[in-house]
Amino acid sequence: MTDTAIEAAALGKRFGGPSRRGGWALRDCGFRLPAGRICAVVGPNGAGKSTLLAHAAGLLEPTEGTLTVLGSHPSAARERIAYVAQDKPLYPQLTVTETLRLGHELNPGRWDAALAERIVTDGHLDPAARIRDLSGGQRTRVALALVLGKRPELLLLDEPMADLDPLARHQLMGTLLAEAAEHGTTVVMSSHILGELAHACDFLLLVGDGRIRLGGAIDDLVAAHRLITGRGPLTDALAPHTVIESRATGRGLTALIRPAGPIAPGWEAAEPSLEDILLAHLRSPDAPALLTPGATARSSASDMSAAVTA
Ligand SMILES: Nc1ncnc2c1ncn2[C@@H]1O[C@H](COP(=O)(O)OP(=O)(O)OP(=O)(O)O)[C@@H](O)[C@H]1O
Repeated sequence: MTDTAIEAAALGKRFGGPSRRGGWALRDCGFRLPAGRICAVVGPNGAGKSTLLAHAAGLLEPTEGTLTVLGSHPSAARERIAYVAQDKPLYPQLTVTETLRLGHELNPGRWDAALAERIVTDGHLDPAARIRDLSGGQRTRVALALVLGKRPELLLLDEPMADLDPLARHQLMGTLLAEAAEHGTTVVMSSHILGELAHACDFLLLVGDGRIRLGGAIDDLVAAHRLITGRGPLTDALAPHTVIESRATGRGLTALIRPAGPIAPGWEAAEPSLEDILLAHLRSPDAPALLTPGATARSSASDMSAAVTA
């Protein structure tokens, strides 16, 4: 069993057709996601989050570089991976019961029928209802029942909670996290709901313009930043540090920095929240990337392609 859920080296994906990045949806992405983490994939619209998840699910092949999942090429790990795409494709003509039966048939030996049925029952879904007659949020519940019932080692969820009402979101997130904790499942979920991620996730990948801008355990990323506030001369306060964003506020100036030495006297330094860090990076797309040592790929693209083809 590998201690790495996903590892990418120099990963690039180019789609045909005109685009603002010369057709590159992802470019030069390198990172490592340790197994057992709950990882948030965050970034602006069009950043490359879905493309990254689809590579991990084995649905897209890289144009350059490599990506391994649970130590193998994603296609070799398919039985151990479950993936819910953003549009949550299901068979519209099947009923809820028939959909779960299909899940059972497709996953012999690992299907957790009790769990899948509980997720559907908790949403008060009529087992005889056809998928096409369900609401978007109800379909999401069935899709989550299917992937959790599979008991995957790696669960890839592309904006899983977007169309759920707040109560359903809270309840399903609770079920998801409890199952992941019990079975050591690695979960990767993209989301735009920053507040939700801070509670649920312990690892972060921030994708921007097709590149990994931040990667690491959330505790390590928080520890690498400081929110400083003060009124003194700007140059003294900010000089040695990497400044992600600085803004004038009622109290003088507030800046999110990556400290490179002591903070200047007279300036207050506080621990930023995950939301502070994400918003500052989203507002400052040119800030330098940061990958913590735990999130740095251990292998080069050539090592990984040799391992995958061996
Ligand atoms: N099948 C495709 N063919 C052509 N271009 C694509 C395709 N899929 C994605 N792209 C392009 O790749 C880039 C990244 O798209 P992707 O869907 O991965 O972004 P995202 O971060 O998931 O966005 P969102 O938050 O809006 O879901 C975009 O510029 C998009 O237009």
